[in-house]
Amino acid sequence: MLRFVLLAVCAAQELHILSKVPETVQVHWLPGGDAKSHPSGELEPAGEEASSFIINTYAGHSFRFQAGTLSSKPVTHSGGAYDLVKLSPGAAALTAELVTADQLHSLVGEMYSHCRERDSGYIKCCHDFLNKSRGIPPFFADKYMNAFSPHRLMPRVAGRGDFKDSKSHIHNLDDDGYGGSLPPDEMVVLNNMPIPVELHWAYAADASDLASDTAVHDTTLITDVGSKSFVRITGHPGQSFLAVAQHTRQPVSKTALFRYPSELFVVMISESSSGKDAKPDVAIWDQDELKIILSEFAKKCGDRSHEEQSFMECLKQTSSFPPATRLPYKILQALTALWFQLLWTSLQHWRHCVYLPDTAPLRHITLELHDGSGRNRSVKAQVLREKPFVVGIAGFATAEECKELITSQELETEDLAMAFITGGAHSKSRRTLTRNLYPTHEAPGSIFAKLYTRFFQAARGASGYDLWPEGQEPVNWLHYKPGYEYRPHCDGGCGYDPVTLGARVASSLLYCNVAEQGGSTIFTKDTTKFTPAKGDFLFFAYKHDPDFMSMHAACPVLKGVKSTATQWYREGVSADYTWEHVQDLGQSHSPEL
Ligand SMILES: O=C(O)CCC(=O)C(=O)O
Ligand SMILES: [Fe+2]
Repeated sequence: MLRFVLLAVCAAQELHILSKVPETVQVHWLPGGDAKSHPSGELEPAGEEASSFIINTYAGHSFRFQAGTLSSKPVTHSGGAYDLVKLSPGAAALTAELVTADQLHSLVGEMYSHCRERDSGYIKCCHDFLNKSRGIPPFFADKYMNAFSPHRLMPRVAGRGDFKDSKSHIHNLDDDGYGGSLPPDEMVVLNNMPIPVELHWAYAADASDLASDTAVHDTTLITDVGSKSFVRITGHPGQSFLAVAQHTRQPVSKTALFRYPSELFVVMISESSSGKDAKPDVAIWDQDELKIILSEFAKKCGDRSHEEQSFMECLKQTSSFPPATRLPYKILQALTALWFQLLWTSLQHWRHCVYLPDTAPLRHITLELHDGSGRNRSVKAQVLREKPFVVGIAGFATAEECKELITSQELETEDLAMAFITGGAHSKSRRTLTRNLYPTHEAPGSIFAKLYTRFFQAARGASGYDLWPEGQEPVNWLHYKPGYEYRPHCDGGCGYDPVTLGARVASSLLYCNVAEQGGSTIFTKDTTKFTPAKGDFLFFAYKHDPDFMSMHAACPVLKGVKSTATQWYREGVSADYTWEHVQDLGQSHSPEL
């Protein structure tokens, strides 16, 4: 409910559809993968001109198109302001070509380079360019020219500083609402060369071809970066940048070109080890890589992690970014301490995730669970905390059952979308790939239906709450890559005693892939910690939780990947009064709000 309503009140993205199909095309929204579809509109048959249609939608939403018996593959909105789908008829299926907002953005950059020298006929040149290259009609072209115009997208300098001043604030620490800090959406360019560097925006660079440097058509100078100093740049995802070392004035093909993926991103430019005239060395870290590197350094200081000052001293001494060891010591220390705090929420969070052991069970309980072949089996569950209740069940599902779930629901990574919040920005606290799974669309004997029944059996057995499948929220599948995490949050009525009827009262997680390192689930108000094995299940209740004890987090994955299926449980919902009828937005203390 929470996330659904949240999306529903936020600004939508548009999906533009152009059809060359000479028949009526039905548009189907696929809220639950291909298993369930809602009709969302109809395109007229194309005549001489393509027919067009606009859908207001949200990042990560998928659609399929149908003309008579011909159907297309699903396409998923990328999250930018506008995505374009081009439909054409094929022999056995409709072809749906997705041109994402990122690609439209590059195209407008190329258009601008092509047309900007014209004194007259500039707009006609732009329209012709977009029409000839991608068949875009003028009314869509105007939207793209406006939204993606180089002027509007010019990256900005958000701050600067110099290596001597180790106290200079590279970033401000933003509070995440729970006393932790969130990394900013910024690129930091550190110039470790003995000479200044020019930083250019390569707005017409083809982002898919950065390796060759030849894709750069046009650049605009953003700023100079003095020797031994840095700039912070606020840019847009997908933009390309060019660093030109000034003394040699290397031709463009010899300088460093890189792409800003979004979020915290660090670029370090150093003199090449093969001599002054060679192309500078460029080291790049995105926030996931930095988070993992910093944790490796921090492990050497784990036994001091109960005491902030002593730990930070140790961390500063032990850290050595391999290509950055030529950085002045002071700035290296300052950066390490700052990035550690930004990327690890807090020292306490790192300690809980990486250094503290799992919680030993307080006692065991026995639960009766369906074994999938019509019988019940008794399973032993570990009680990890009494109040509010946390219980773990080892081997809840077999590896085969997990595999079957992933295959049958098409949960291979490439079919998932990044978790989004307002306006298509990635949610910072929830850094995962995600998709909702709808058990009501399942045949009774399917693996998902079996596991779903088992979830509720376990939840009732463990909590004694009145929890039944009818009217509940969909299952939320989460996939974590290295560095991904879900920062401290409450799923529902944290701080209530008790929650109102119909609100979430408990959650469970089935872990179908587990990280080789990291990826534990922790409860942040005490030291409760569960590091899962494949097929394990964790259930926790929060109907009575005045002290926020059910606040929890998925620790960053440090190695490997992790996938979980989350069920949020509500009491008092039914087929007639579903979770969608419950207005409980105000009950949440989630940072997502
Ligand atoms: O993946 C995890 O460990 C936690 C997931 C979670 O907190 C959620 O889905 O609400
Ligand atoms: Fe959660």
